Amino acid sequence: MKTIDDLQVAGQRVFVRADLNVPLDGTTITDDGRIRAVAPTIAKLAERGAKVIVASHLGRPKGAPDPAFSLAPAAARLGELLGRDVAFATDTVGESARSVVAALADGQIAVLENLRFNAGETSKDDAERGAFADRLAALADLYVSDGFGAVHRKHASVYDLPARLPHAAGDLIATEVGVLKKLTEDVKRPYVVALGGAKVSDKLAVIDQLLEKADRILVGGGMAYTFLKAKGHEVGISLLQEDQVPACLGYLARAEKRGVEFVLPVDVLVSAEFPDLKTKAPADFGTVDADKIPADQEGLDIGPKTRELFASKIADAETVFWNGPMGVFEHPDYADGTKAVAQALLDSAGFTVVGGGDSAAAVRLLGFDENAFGHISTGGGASLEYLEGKTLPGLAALED
Ligand SMILES: Nc1ncnc2c1ncn2[C@@H]1O[C@H](COP(=O)(O)OP(=O)(O)O)[C@@H](O)[C@H]1O
Ligand SMILES: O=C(OP(=O)(O)O)[C@H](O)COP(=O)(O)O
Repeated sequence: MKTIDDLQVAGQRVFVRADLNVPLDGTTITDDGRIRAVAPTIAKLAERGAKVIVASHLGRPKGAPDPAFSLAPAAARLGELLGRDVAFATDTVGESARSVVAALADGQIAVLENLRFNAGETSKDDAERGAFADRLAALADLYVSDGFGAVHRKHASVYDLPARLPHAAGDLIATEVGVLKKLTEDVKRPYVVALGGAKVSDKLAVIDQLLEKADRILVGGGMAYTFLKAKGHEVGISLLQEDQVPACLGYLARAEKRGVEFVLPVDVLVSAEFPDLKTKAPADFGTVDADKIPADQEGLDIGPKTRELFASKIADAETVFWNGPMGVFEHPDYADGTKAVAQALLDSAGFTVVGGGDSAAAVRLLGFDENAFGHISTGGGASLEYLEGKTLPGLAALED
């Protein structure tokens, strides 16, 4: 894989595919970790005289403009972090993008509007994705991939665009891959993987391969309920991936056969209502055993017994990889599970990796020192798929 040091960038229009998918409260960025992670690459390219065009997705808009998912706040924050003007195009490949890019002088920076405002970005149809990649390619001379959090996506800006332009990996990708590579090649055991979060359908599938690699798998957060359902328990209105129930049963059976410890919550915090994340008004919740979730309630965090159980399973680990908050940590009443797992990582003497936009944000927002962890990865799904041993489309596209 080439790095940006292999590119002659002075005077060139350099397209940087970043992952600026940051958590927002309205237009306020609640954690800017992903912007800080890619800022050095952007600064380096600008210092070397490139005309830097930064592009990213934010959230999951439906292939059309949606102001709630605008990248304008991220562009403004990037400008603050770099201490310089950053232009913003109000579209991705249209009139605004063309004129903003045309106006860039050497060393200047522009951010394009959300890539996913265009259906071609995420299309499963090669021709539709390719047509969008052609329009992106017309804006630039060179391509730098530094959106590690999205390299597992076969999307136009991640997979198709590097085939159309001379390309290289940015510094963030180089660092991320360097750390994760060590985890696949020389993992110290016991190796514990803790999973949670809300992207249940995406991430359940990684368990298949992790069963071949990890010694213990702990599952909390929104991921847990499909397993609890598979064990025959009522999960009420909790997050559930019904079509994955048979697969989960298979994972549990294979774990037993292989001697992999598979640890599910034994108690959960439940409520009839999803909490108000804006006002953070006190929630009306109860604690129940994991096999006694009332039919009209949903599980929103792991309970106290599970916090202790998970911590005990992490305590003697030599390697821990954690992706996905254990509960709806954005509300203080449902943050204790995530706090307990973060603390357990800090208390273990092993090498600890936290991966994922929300997991990394949770660690910082809950007051932990991010430097106390072995590595904080900007990608959750991306790092999990890398650890699975999968070929990631956005990394494969950078090979020559
Ligand atoms: N039991 C739960 N029910 C609903 N959402 C949950 C639950 N537990 C965690 N979450 C949510 O999961 C989200 C993060 O999930 P995800 O995007 O998969 O993590 P990451 O970005 O770290 O990969 C958080 O917004 C959190 O509120
Ligand atoms: O937030 C992200 O991934 P993550 O939640 O797995 O860390 C990336 O920005 C990818 O976003 P996507 O899962 O909507 O493709």
